[in-house]
Amino acid sequence: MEFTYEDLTADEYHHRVAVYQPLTAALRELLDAVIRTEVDDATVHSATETISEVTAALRAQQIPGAYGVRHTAEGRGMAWGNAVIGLRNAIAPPLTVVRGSVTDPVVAHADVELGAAYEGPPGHVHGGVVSLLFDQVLGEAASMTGLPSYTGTLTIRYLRPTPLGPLRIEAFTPERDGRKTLARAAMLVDGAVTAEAEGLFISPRGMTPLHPFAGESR
Ligand SMILES: CCCCCCCC/C=C\CCCCCCCC(=O)SCCNC(=O)CCNC(=O)[C@H](O)C(C)(C)COP(=O)(O)OP(=O)(O)OC[C@H]1O[C@@H](n2cnc3c(N)ncnc32)[C@H](O)[C@@H]1OP(=O)(O)O
Repeated sequence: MEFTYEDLTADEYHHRVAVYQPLTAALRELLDAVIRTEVDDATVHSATETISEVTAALRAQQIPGAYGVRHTAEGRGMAWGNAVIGLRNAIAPPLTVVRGSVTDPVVAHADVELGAAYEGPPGHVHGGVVSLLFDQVLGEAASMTGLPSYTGTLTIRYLRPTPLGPLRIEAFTPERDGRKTLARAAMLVDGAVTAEAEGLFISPRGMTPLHPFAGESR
């Protein structure tokens, strides 16, 4: 599992953000519109054709596989295909994880608004999506020292259904022991906890430390 170095100037990085962020935002709108539309069949057929044309245009030049986890010389993370935070991934809500310091009581948090695309129980967030969001925030909190850490175990306690709409995740790292970090998190809606998570995150043997994380993920 190798990270990819992208030789980009800050200007080139910002240019790419400016190009791709609106594309992904437009696709997220499309996902929501497809779920909620009530237009007639002819309009749906015509939309299907238009979407196929757009897909063909974008496929004219493609990389062979997944995007990878890239970073620039300045230490900017470009996990743009990531399922939770990916700037170029419309499946990602996207979540922006705000990282503080490893000594803060809440080491990382994220505010996000989940719409119709994340539904499980009627009007509520899918349990797998709850787990997905926790996995990312806990993983980033555990990796904040600069040593990337991956999920060894993850336990979720679903206390009550989480309604679709705005929610917050707060993560803590109560114990660090060499390559192992115990991480905990809470999901909050209007200040009330709907789910709790605990996981052991492990940095694989021989992993090279990256630039210590601070600020926001992307
Ligand atoms: C310059 C800036 C650049 C920025 C670029 C961006 C970088 C972003 C980087 C970072 C962000 C991170 C974002 C997180 C993403 C979300 C999280 C995920 O989705 S992660 C995917 C799902 N998880 C996996 O796929 C793991 C698969 N498993 C493995 O790879 C290995 O099993 C691994 C690493 C977990 C352990 O492998 P070993 O070979 O290191 O393990 P051994 O040396 O045998 O054990 C070490 C200690 O850990 C315990 N251990 C091992 N596996 C365990 C497990 N599964 N559960 C509990 N304990 C375990 C062992 O008992 C041992 O403990 P004792 O030292 O004896 O006390």
